[in-house]
Amino acid sequence: MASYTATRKLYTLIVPVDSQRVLLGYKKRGFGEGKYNGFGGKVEPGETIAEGAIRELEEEACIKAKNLPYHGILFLESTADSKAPILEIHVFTATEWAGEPMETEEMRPVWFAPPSTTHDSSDSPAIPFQNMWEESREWLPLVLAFYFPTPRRGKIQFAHHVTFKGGLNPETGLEDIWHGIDRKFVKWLESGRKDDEGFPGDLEDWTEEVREQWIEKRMMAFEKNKM
Ligand SMILES: CNc1ncnc2c1ncn2[C@@H]1O[C@H](COP(=O)(O)OP(=O)(O)OP(=O)(O)O)[C@@H](O)[C@H]1O
Repeated sequence: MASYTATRKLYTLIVPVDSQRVLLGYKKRGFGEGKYNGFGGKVEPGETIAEGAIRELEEEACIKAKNLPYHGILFLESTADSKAPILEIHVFTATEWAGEPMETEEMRPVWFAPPSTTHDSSDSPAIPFQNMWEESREWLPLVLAFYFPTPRRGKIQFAHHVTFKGGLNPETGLEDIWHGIDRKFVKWLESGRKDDEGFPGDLEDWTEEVREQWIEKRMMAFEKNKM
């Protein structure tokens, strides 16, 4: 079996929520500068994905997550640059933490009203999807629908495999390889149980081996579609 050799970057992303609001960060520098997003970054050698997620949230927003519901994976490719890495981003929410969100050198935390809120019933502004990564429009509302208007039991998880062809970045007016959705595969699981395509419902089931196999399967599915 051909194995997929492009560089892969392992990232985390946490979206903190309280009973009425969603915390996003305005990225002040580096990758994604000028956009709102959850908090996260690269997983460092020697740490687990969950450890990386907690560390990045603390570094970027000064809060320490006390829980970390797992929601799944964003698996992002861009055909606009053959040398672009593949982004493997593991997504969490947090509903409990220690400390108060504070601005850091990298991020400015801002509270937003979830999409289900009517304008008049919230003091917070609506989530600025136009200033976020393009594919956030797809997965973030569905994750938030699990909490708002009323929290549901159980788990909601997804696998989201998107290929970008490059497109105009609305913040800069320049071409960006991570814009312009070309193809997408979206899978939702409400139970958090492993499914027949091998998508594991829980973070601890994403062993190195399972990740390799699942990703290889995804890559092959997209390759097949091309023909
Ligand atoms: C293309 N579509 C995307 N959609 C949603 N989220 C995206 C994303 N692309 C990157 N992300 C997130 O953006 C952060 C980058 O983090 P980034 O600052 O580069 O990492 P880290 O803090 O380790 O970097 P340095 O240490 O400064 O190199 C990290 O949370 C990662 O999950």
